[in-house]
Amino acid sequence: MMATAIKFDHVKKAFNGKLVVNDFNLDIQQGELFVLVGNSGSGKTTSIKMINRLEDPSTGQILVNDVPTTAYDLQKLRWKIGYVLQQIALFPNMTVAQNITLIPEIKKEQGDLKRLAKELLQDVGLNGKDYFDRYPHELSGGEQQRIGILRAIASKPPIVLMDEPFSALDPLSRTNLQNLVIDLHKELHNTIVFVTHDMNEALRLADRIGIMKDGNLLQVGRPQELLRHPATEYVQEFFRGCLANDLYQTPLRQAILFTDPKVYPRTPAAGMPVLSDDSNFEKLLNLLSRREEVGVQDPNGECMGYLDRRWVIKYLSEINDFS
Ligand SMILES: Nc1ncnc2c1ncn2[C@@H]1O[C@H](COP(=O)(O)OP(=O)(O)OP(=O)(O)O)[C@@H](O)[C@H]1O
Repeated sequence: MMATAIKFDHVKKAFNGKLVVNDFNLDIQQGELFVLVGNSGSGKTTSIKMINRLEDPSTGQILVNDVPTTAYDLQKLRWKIGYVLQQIALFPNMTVAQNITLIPEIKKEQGDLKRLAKELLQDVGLNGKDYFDRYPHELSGGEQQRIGILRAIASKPPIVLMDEPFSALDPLSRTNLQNLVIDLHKELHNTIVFVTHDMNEALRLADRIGIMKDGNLLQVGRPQELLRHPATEYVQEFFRGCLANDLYQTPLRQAILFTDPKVYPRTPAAGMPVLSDDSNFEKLLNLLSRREEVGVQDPNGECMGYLDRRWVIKYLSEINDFS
């Protein structure tokens, strides 16, 4: 069995008598990329701030590696936990390299920190030499965000909290940085708790998703489970909301699921030719994965290419013809 990295145990949080997190129970596994999704004010930020003790629960407790957060020395706890915010606050008077190596330096980590900074910069597609000595104001928003992520992971903390880190960026930078998070997660096998209000982002990134509303955790599951079996109207509504952004750039498997009127009867895609059972679903996925236009993919269909609604319609028609 996998070890639990973070456990919320009957956590409640009230501000001025108002409950903003209500009996939150959740186990996040080691190495998991867990995404908390929900509308503004649903309590996501407050929930993750309780992990690194920027807030403390009113009642209940949070355990990190089976130890209550309150039992840790605060600094030691925070060293275990990288933190990335929407508005990355890079230190304006420090160079890119100094920003990246700040935490390893404070922790007096051994090793060649300059080299570490160069390697990390290469990892995120920024040529180390060009960027090394620049100051934050000489970077674009997307580049600053990259450096913020590097700063959070430079000392390889086993847990990283990311609070809407990309919501201020343009769609292309956002997609690039989402890919970066996926790649870094694969490489480092760390535990990531990622907060977003964007369900598409959640579906792209998550091993598992938790959906919050008004301080309650409504449903937790793997993306496919949530898409297939939304527990409440609200969860279903949330998915519909992201369909409205069109299926362009929607992962293949998700795009196909969205076209199933049994699950999403009132989506804009309803009325399209549909796959009605799982064997057809797999068949379609295989078919699509061999098409160049779709630019796919992982053979088990988990990590997918992206396709336009037109292609979904076209291929769904085709497969229905021979299914
Ligand atoms: N320090 C605070 N004092 C009083 N109320 C607070 C405080 N922090 C958060 N709240 C309230 O708690 C509720 C949940 O806020 P929180 O920031 O956790 O939500 P969120 O889901 O992260 O929303 P957003 O996406 O807008 O950041 C909100 O109603 C907010 O006004």
